[in-house]
Amino acid sequence: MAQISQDVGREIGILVDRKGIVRYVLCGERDSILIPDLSAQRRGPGRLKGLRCIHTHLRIGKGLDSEDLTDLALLRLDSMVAIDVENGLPSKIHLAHLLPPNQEGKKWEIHEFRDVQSIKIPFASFIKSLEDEMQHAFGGKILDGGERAILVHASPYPRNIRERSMRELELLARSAGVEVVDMVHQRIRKYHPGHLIGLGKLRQILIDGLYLGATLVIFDQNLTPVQVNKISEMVDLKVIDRTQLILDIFAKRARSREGKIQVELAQLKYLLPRLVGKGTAMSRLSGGIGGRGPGEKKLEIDRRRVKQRINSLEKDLEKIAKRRLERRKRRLRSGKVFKVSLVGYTNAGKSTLLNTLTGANVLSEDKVFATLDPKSSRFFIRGLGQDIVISDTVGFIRDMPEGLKAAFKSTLEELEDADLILHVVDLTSPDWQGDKEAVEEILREMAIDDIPVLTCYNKIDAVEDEDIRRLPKDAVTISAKKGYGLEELINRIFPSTQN
Ligand SMILES: Nc1nc2c(ncn2[C@@H]2O[C@H](COP(=O)(O)OP(=O)(O)OP(=O)(O)O)[C@@H](O)[C@H]2O)c(=O)[nH]1
Ligand SMILES: [Mg+2]
Repeated sequence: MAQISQDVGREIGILVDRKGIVRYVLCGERDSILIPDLSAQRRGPGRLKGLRCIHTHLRIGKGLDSEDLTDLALLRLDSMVAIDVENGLPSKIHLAHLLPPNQEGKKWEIHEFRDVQSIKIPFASFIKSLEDEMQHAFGGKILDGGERAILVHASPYPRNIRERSMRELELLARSAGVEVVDMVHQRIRKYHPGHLIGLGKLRQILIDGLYLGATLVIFDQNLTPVQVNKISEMVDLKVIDRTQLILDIFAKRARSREGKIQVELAQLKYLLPRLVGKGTAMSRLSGGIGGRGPGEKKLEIDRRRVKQRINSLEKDLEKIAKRRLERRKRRLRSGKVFKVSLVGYTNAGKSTLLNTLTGANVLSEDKVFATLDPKSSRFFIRGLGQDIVISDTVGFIRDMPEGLKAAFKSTLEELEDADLILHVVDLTSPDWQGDKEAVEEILREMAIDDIPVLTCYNKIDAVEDEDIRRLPKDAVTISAKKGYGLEELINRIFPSTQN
């Protein structure tokens, strides 16, 4: 390699697997070398790539440069080795490998050797024990197969807005069953067309995340197909954006046939513009977290087949919509259990309210709440001679991407059967009016305006009295957590059952 390098005046490199087989041969420039896209071979947290990069340096004395070390860390290579070339012969050797998490926060270790003969590392067993240590450091978290994510927000907005958005993304991530290992928000003036934020900063964020055992990076900003591809090539992490995360949550929650179709439709539409180029790009894009997307196998289909599938799903939806309309027309409300559906912005306290209400103690004896089916969050209220079923729903969020709205609404299909919609507003949210409007907007779009809505203002235990006084006089104010105002709430629900 030293000889060839000298002859062609370029850096030459090889990627070698653990069996010692050369998997790639690379030819670089005079002063740099480019590692090909290895994103198809991802090996998970605590695991290294199974490939070491050995390459020549014509400009000697520089040792391993920052590009070399960045590649080592971002691609999780087994090691990065540079051979100084002097007069066509190998001289000094530099070897770097990653480190398991440690107290000093040191990410890699560099060794130098006088010549090839003095390298005495039994490589296979060395890498094996390094990997074992890394897996041990992340404990059982790795073995349970869960995803660990770094969240990244980059925008020109002021700090408070960035932080709010970040918190919302964190809630979304948790709701998708993802553990958040790091969150970074960055103020930028302009979005970079290739990788959203500056390369230096991005690399730093990703290296830090990998060090913490991340398996996934989630961007709060929606990425273009180009950005997803570029960033995926750069780092040994799954790369997804906010839209994909939301799609994932919907995929998990959709129960009805319509809901499932809507979600698949939204996923395919999201995917279509991203199905360009080589095969590896497709598997990389395979619907988000933990394979709840359209699935690896289906992704091997081409654009034409995706379009066909979209068409057929859309036809199915039309049929379902027609049938549902008829069903609703025929629906008889009398004699049935009175149904209340909780809606509200995400984190408003819907589930807490449900739990508190079923805690029985808050109400007098004749209004006992009993769990009907805890799995589906349905509860049963016996009181005033009337049975009530209350159900929880998926939280609303702002800036719902257009393509997702239909999917989102279909996860709320049970609202259509509700006799009363109970809208929970979180008064501690910095922009609760905005949250409230976002929810009302979606409700309007759902064309269920014949169902009465009762709004209740939650978390009064955590806001100033002044804020409460500013609400309309007849507003229902509660604290789902402390149990304040629930009697009044129930009284306001019950009159609507007396018809
Ligand atoms: N201080 C205070 N906190 C509350 C109250 N009600 C709920 N919370 C808190 O608000 C957070 C969100 O509550 P959840 O009940 O999970 O909210 P949710 O509307 O079901 O949220 P999603 O299901 O994510 O849409 C939790 O940390 C609750 O403890 C309240 O009355 N007062
Ligand atoms: Mg909830």
